[in-house]
Amino acid sequence: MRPVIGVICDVKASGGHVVHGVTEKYIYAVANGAEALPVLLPGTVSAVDAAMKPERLVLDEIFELVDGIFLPGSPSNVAPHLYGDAPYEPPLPSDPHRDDLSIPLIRGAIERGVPLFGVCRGFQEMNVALGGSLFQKVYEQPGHFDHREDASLDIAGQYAPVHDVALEPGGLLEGLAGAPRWKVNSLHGQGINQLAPGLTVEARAEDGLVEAFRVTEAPGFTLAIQWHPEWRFWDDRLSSAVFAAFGAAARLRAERRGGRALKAAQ
Ligand SMILES: N[C@@H](CCC(=O)NCCCC(=O)O)C(=O)O
Repeated sequence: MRPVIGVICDVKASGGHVVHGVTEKYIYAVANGAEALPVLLPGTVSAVDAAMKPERLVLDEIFELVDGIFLPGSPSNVAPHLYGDAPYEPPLPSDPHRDDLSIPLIRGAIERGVPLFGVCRGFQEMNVALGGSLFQKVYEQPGHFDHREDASLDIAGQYAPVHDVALEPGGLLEGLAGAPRWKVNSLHGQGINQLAPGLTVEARAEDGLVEAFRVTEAPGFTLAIQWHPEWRFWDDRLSSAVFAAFGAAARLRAERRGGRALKAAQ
């Protein structure tokens, strides 16, 4: 039986309503790359109707249900006040209702030894949740490249590999890749400024920007990647290996706690 992986939703306004959703490529990679059952986790329910009271999922209930947590990428940014920075004027795109759940969810997963995997925004929110900070505009930082996609290209062009990362010797990614370098795609305006305490760098871009890390003392799989391994993961050996390793960690947790929580509840 497949392990259950919770996938955190973006919270967006659409046509006068509020929508909690995840881009399909992430759901597909969890289902087929990690071979898990994806379960979408809504962010905080906002008061779109004055009669509704804000409501957030309860962490203990989530961790009874899931064997792993996946944090997908998103065009939105982690709120700067969460790492002690002031917002830009006009403000950059944000998603406070996702932040409301993702930050405690990340800390809760690590405390409980639940496998955790973050991509792009998920990578950035893991660093912030653990006490690190972000550059709000990497492309304005002296000495750094512009890591944003070329918006004039079609989607396949935007997600094509564009730069190398150096994989840390002895790290998880170097072991999975069986190589010291890998060519990756790049679609982010923000990036790590201060790396949070307790994280070990797994990969760096040629300008020195941290592109992947793991939580050093975490008992299980706890990885974050700035690029997009979910994009056509089956075409890339390292992307396939990363999702397979995440799924294997979630499966191990499911076995250790006696099978799928959904089945036990029947
Ligand atoms: N807003 C942040 C996060 C970048 C990110 O997650 N991009 C993904 C966009 C669409 C997707 O493929 O899901 C930044 O710009 O740094």
